[in-house]
Amino acid sequence: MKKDSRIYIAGHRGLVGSAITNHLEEHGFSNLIARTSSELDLRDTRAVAVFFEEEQPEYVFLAAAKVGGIVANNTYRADFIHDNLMIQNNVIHQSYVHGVKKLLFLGSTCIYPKECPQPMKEEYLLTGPLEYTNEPYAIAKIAGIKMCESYNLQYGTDFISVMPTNLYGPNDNFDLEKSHVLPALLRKIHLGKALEQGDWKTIQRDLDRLPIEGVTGQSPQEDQLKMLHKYGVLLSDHGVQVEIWGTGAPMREFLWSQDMADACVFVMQKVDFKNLAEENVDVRNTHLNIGTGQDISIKDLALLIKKEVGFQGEFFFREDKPDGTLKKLTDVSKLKDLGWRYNVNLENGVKRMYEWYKE
Ligand SMILES: NC(=O)C1=CN([C@@H]2O[C@H](COP(=O)(O)OP(=O)(O)OC[C@H]3O[C@@H](n4cnc5c(N)ncnc54)[C@H](OP(=O)(O)O)[C@@H]3O)[C@@H](O)[C@H]2O)C=CC1
Ligand SMILES: C[C@H]1O[C@H](OP(=O)(O)OP(=O)(O)OC[C@H]2O[C@@H](n3cnc4c(=O)[nH]c(N)nc43)[C@H](O)[C@@H]2O)[C@@H](O)[C@@H](O)C1=O
Repeated sequence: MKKDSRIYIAGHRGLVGSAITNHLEEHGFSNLIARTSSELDLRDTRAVAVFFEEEQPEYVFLAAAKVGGIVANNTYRADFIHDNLMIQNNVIHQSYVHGVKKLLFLGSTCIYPKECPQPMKEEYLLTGPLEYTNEPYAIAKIAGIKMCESYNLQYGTDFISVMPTNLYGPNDNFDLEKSHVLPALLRKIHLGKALEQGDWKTIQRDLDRLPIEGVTGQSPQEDQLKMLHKYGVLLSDHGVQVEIWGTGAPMREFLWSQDMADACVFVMQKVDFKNLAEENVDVRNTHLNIGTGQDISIKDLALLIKKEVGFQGEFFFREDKPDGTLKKLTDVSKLKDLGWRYNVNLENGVKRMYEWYKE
């Protein structure tokens, strides 16, 4: 990629897309192309074709998708498979039609089997049944990997798929029903601390970030307690309690979003399908895991966030909510062999994320 290459970041406002956009701008790439979903709905085949005709991007970061946590995946199953297949099919196909030099497709480590040997290597794809709660999303992502691979083999394109582990950082999704675990716990523990300090101003400011159903404004504190209760932040007679979904036993790996952006630009610049083939690299796996190679239990994650936020209260476990896959640690040796490793560890990342969140 040259500094004036025409680079399209699909999903530029999202957690990953915004981090990639910032990274490219900071490194002097001056010809970035972006559209919001209201300007260009990537599920609309005709509109995507017209966009590519007009903009003629040379490089594409496909970071637009329908994304959510375990409960969102399990609730909106049809939307997760439909929207993601439509978005991927349109962007990958039009990238081929319009001769895009290279496309980077973002999948997810949920593509691996529920009982996958750990750590999960790229070649373990399709070797066993998937975790049911996010199977529609995972099937869509696997289809995206196979689409890139098939276009590379039939049409000689250079479309690479990367499989990120769980990500977190600025511009994350903090909707407590639909988000992933880290932003959800950060927000709930932040609200728990404000509640134990009687800091209603902080609570109101925070709840304003999400539409507040049923809050009349007549008796704000009572309304706020109602809302907090709904979001799993409770005032009980032995202090404030914050809910953790599931048992707290599952292990998860977390990569800071700006590290993820660095990895995406690294792969886009350093790795291409053709040179992998020439180096006799096993090119059937046209995907690369991106992660830290370290994981933590959900319970220990909550304790780490509790310490950073300064919350004194307790946790309680909602075992009626799903645990999902118990462990999904990525094997990152392929990416390490190519010369990339992450920078920001979880403790540092949570600290930075909380500083960003509470400003
Ligand atoms: N977050 C995570 O933990 C992980 C994410 N990933 C993958 O990384 C990629 C980025 O995820 P993340 O940044 O977290 O997602 P976000 O939800 O933060 O951002 C998704 C982006 O996709 C755009 N988008 C969604 N639907 C459409 C549509 N129909 N038309 C156009 N744009 C659309 C949104 O645009 P707008 O803002 O304009 O509405 C938004 O900017 C995804 O492919 C995801 O599967 C993989 C593993 C983990
Ligand atoms: C990136 C990845 O993300 C998703 O998979 P997931 O990692 O299982 O999702 P999650 O982050 O929502 O949960 C991780 C664990 O955390 C527990 N948990 C506790 N308390 C809360 C909580 O308050 N919110 C949430 N969301 N989870 C909680 C929760 O019960 C589970 O055990 C899929 O999109 C998948 O397709 C995918 O790609």
